[in-house]
Parts: sequence; C-alpha cells; structure tokens
Amino acid sequence: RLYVRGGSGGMGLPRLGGQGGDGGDVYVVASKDMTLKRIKDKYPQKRFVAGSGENSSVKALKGQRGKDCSILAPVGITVTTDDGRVIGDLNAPGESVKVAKGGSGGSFHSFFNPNKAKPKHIRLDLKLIADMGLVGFPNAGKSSLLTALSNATPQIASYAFTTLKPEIGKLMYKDHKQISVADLPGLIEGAHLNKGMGHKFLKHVERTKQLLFVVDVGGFQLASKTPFRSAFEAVQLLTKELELYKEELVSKPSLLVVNKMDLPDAEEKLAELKIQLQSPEEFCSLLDDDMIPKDYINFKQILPVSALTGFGIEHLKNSIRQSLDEEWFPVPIRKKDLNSSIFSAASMAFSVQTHPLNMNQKTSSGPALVVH
Ligand SMILES: Nc1nc2c(ncn2[C@@H]2O[C@H](COP(=O)(O)OP(=O)(O)OP(=O)(O)O)[C@@H](O)[C@H]2O)c(=O)[nH]1
Ligand SMILES: [Mg+2]
Repeated sequence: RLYVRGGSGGMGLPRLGGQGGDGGDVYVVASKDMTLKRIKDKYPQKRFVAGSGENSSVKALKGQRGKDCSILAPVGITVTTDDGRVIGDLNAPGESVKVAKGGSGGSFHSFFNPNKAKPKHIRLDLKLIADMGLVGFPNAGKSSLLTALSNATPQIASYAFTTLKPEIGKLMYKDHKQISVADLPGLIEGAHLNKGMGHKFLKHVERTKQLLFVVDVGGFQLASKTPFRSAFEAVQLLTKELELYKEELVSKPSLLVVNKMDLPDAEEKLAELKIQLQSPEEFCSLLDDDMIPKDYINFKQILPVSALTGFGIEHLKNSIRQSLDEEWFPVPIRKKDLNSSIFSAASMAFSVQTHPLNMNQKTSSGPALVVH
C-alpha cells in the first residue's frame, strides 16, 4: 500500500496573465528487475510525491511543469485503489499506468490560484497464476505428477499468460476445495542467464504462492555430455538457479517431492538424500563453488512418491493442502548465519551452566541441539 500524490500547481501571475506550471503526475512502471520486496527496501516510507509546477514569473509567464514521479514495480502487477477498484494491469516491462494526477497551475480561470493535488493510497498486487508451482529439471516427472494428482477430475487447462503457457491443473478435494498447480517447463542449469526457457520459466515461479520442488530420486543426466547430478545436487542446483534470478524466491514456502520411488535402490537413495539435506553445508562442500546456493531451503516436508504407480500421491495431495492452509514463514538456513547461530545457541547453553565442571557432562548427555 503506497501513498501517492501528484505535484501541486504553480502560482499564476495576475498582473501579466501568467499561468503557473501544472504539477507532475505519478506513474507505476513495470520493470523486469523489480520485486515487491525491492520496493519496500528502496522506499521504506512508501510515499511518492511528484514535483510541483513552477510559479509564473515575469521571465517565464508559463511556469514549468513539475517533474513526474515513477514507481518501478514488478511485471505482472495489478494496481488498485485502496478500496479495490482496478486502476491498471502491468503485464510487460515498460508498461505504465498513471496513479495520481498533478494539480493544475494557477491561471485566469482559477483567479491565478494553483490547485493542490489530492493525496491517495494505491495498492500493488502481484497476480498469481497458481497456488503451487512445480519446480524441477526436465524429466523429473512434473507433468506425470500433475496428471497423477489431478486424476480424480483431470482438468488440465492451458493458461494463456504469455507465449509460454504453463499448464495449470486443478486438485479437487472432497469438500470441493480446489487448489491450482502450475506445471512449469523443466528448469536447466544456467536458466537465470536465460538459457533454455530461462526467464520465461522463472517469471512464472514468482507468481505462485508456494513451490513444489520435484527431483528424481536416482538423480539425472540431461545429455551424455552434461554431468550426472544426484537428487541432492538437483535440489541445490534448483535453489541456486532461483536464487540467482531473484533471491526472495528461495524464501517461498516449499515442499520437496522425491519422485520415481518405484525404481530400484530408491529407498537407500532417499535415506541418503535426507541425511544430506540435514547438513547441507557439509555435503555442499563437496560440490563446485558455483553450484552452492547462499541459502539452503528449509523444506516443510520431504515427500517420497511415484507418479507412475501412485505411491504417496494421496498423502502429497493432502500435504499440499495443509501447506497452503497454514500460515508459515520459512526461514532458509543461511550458511553464513549458521555458524553464528550455532555459536549463540551454544553460548546460551553454556550460560545456563552453573558449574564449569558440569559443562562437558551436560553437553555430551544433553539433548541434541537442532538448528533450524
Ligand atoms: N519409473 C518412473 N518413471 C517416471 C515417474 N514419473 C515420471 N516418470 C517418467 O519420467 C519421464 C519424464 O516424465 P515427465 O512427467 O514428462 O517429466 P517432466 O518433469 O514433466 O519433464 P519436462 O516437462 O521435460 O520438464 C517420463 O518418461 C515418465 O514416464 C515415476 O514415478 N517412476
Ligand atoms: Mg513436463
């Protein structure tokens, strides 16, 4: 919610019939690099006022117009008045909408008195394409999963948003609740650099409430020339791609679906993946530096399934619903903060010790310290 006001008009000059400049207008302009969070960070006071028109003077009978003010906003935004009336939709970079008009300069008609523009509040809302977005490398089984999930009423419709059309499936529940899931094209390494479907894909990820990461339990290899990636590596690479595109994508609530549990050795591989995800910093140290994300995603749940046999699908469907019903603000595990939080947690633990001799005894037999 933003405060906006056009600039005030400039004074007219009755003696010579001079006209004051009009106040500038306020616009919201779509920019591909903006996010709602960036608006908040950049303009914490959330006030946007355009420049005032100049007074008429002997040197310049017609006062200059005030400067317009542009609020940069993300693409895919709806601008509304405070009471919900739509002022405009911005669907492509560079599109703009006027949200506040400047006051007119004083002139003969207004007895040379300028107009002050009225302040108002507007709202910016990012349009969502679906509740959940499937994120995974090609062949992880995203489309199969969506078909399995929405089998009961296989409503799979194309969502015409841009040239690229993510499929939207509707999950139906017994109490008639519906949840939409977007099947997005497979992400590839380097997508943030616009490789493959690149930005087109990532733009859609932004417009879902929560994310469903899908990995193949056995890992994957896209082509014979590209390296093999384990399921753990797939998770980190997906995180890295999202983070490099827009860091805040990584803090969306996320579930991890481990697919293809019907394959041989799937149970062992799942167990290994769970261990790796418990201490990602340890296992990430074995990866190339450019594969390591800044933040590790704190998945709400890890859900093993087989889209092929239907194993785990009902549970997944319920978990999706539960996840959307809850208000949950995920805190990604930050590598840098991790040491300091272990340190501060450890110092807290130490500070409750009354006798230094008890310390070792207590830390070795006490409950394990879990750092989320
Ligand atoms: N064994 C096994 N194969 C699966 C499973 N789920 C999907 N597959 C197979 O994996 C391949 C890829 O499945 P898709 O659903 O097309 O994968 P996708 O993630 O949508 O792929 P893209 O659209 O290219 O990103 C297909 O041959 C599926 O039959 C599963 O649970 N078990
Ligand atoms: Mg697919």
